[in-house]
Amino acid sequence: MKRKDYINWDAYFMGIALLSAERSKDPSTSVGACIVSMDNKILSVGYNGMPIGCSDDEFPWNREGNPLDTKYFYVCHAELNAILNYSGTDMKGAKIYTTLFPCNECTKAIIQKGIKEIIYMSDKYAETDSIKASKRMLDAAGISYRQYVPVGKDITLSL
Ligand SMILES: O=c1ccn([C@H]2C[C@H](O)[C@@H](COP(=O)(O)O)O2)c(=O)[nH]1
Ligand SMILES: [Zn+2]
Repeated sequence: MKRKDYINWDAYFMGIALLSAERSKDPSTSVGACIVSMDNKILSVGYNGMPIGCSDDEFPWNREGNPLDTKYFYVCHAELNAILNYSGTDMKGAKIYTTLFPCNECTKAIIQKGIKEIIYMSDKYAETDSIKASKRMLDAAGISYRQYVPVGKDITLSL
């Protein structure tokens, strides 16, 4: 008889997004994303990090101060990295699992690539203009978004 406590697709892909976030060097918000085809095949993953050639030991991780000395001008967002990491040609109709609701810039890229559904975990910046703009664009473009519903299963990885 088959195992009964296997995880569902949402838990599987959000789990991969969460594991990807563990690669992030951001000390305050690590983000992971996983892009999945219509038939539940993983197309790409990403996390927030400095662009290639921009050392994450040398570029700043600060949130405040002179804007040029904060991370915001430099860090490449998880969702954008997942899109850029994809080596295939077509992600039309795909879903993206992300640990943080995508900002307006990631949302533009998500829309332009033909992704049709966003499954997010945290929406901690819901009150910001960036996220309000994201939702406005997503609603206009007919892209659905829903918050991930935890299945209540703790998985410990001994790595
Ligand atoms: O769509 C998004 C929005 C943000 N991020 C990343 C960018 C930063 O590294 C953090 C946010 O840092 P805070 O200290 O919470 O402002 O999240 C992302 O990957 N995707
Ligand atoms: Zn973003």
